[in-house]
Amino acid sequence: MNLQQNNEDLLDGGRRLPLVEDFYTIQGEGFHTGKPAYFIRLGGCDVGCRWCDAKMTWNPKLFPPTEVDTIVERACSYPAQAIVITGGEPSLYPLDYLTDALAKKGLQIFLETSGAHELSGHFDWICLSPKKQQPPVPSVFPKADELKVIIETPGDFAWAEENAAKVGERCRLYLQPEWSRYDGMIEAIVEYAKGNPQWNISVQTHKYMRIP
Ligand SMILES: C[S@@+](CC[C@H](N)C(=O)[O-])C[C@H]1O[C@@H](n2cnc3c(N)ncnc32)[C@H](O)[C@@H]1O
Ligand SMILES: Nc1nc2[nH]cc(C(=O)O)c2c(=O)[nH]1
Ligand code: SF4
Ligand SMILES: [Mg+2]
Repeated sequence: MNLQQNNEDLLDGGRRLPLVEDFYTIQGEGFHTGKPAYFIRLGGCDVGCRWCDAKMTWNPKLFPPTEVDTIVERACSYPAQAIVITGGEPSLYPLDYLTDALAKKGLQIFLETSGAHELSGHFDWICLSPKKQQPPVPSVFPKADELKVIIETPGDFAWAEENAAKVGERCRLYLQPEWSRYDGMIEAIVEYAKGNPQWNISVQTHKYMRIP
């Protein structure tokens, strides 16, 4: 049984989800940088980025299914107007129940995804961060509001362009330095954006602010 099938049986069609953590913070990356947002981080990822800063999320068995109604109720006890669903890889799960419940509360719903699996659910903003070892499924590209490509080596600029050619015309384009390679890569990233101004730069500002 694959990971996705296993999830659908265990999780009652998305009424329960494997929750790693939920917390109120400031969106640190990409288009919505600086916006207060409540984060819902789901466990489980089968993409396996070497430099992933959320490796503790990878094994979904460590995160028992949590009632989505409880998660939504907790989110509503904060003044947040925006919710970021992240992980782990949220596209592993049926997200309609969660996003319907959040939308009923009038909250804006943002998604962080590698696009490795077909998406379910309804989102006000989708940030697609494609990964070479498991590229996005084709159906995700036209849904992306924001393409955020992690730059670890000079070869990643070509990967960024490959993905930019697949997203819609209005999709915002971001280059984001891999955190541990920041010093080595930031100069090249700045020069690349200056020469190719369709690209903007995203840095992980929450790590400078020392907030989650
Ligand atoms: C932890 S991932 C979870 C969502 C989804 N699995 C994904 O990769 O988009 C959230 C965001 O952090 C980025 N990210 C993870 N580790 C990073 C690192 N070391 N440096 C820069 N960005 C990183 C990912 O590319 C993604 O955009
Ligand atoms: N503050 C903050 N902003 C973020 N933007 C995307 C994040 C993620 O892990 O998905 C993240 C995160 O972990 N913290
Ligand atoms: S896809 Fe996202 S959560 Fe999964 S390993 Fe890569 S950065 Fe980490
Ligand atoms: Mg993060």
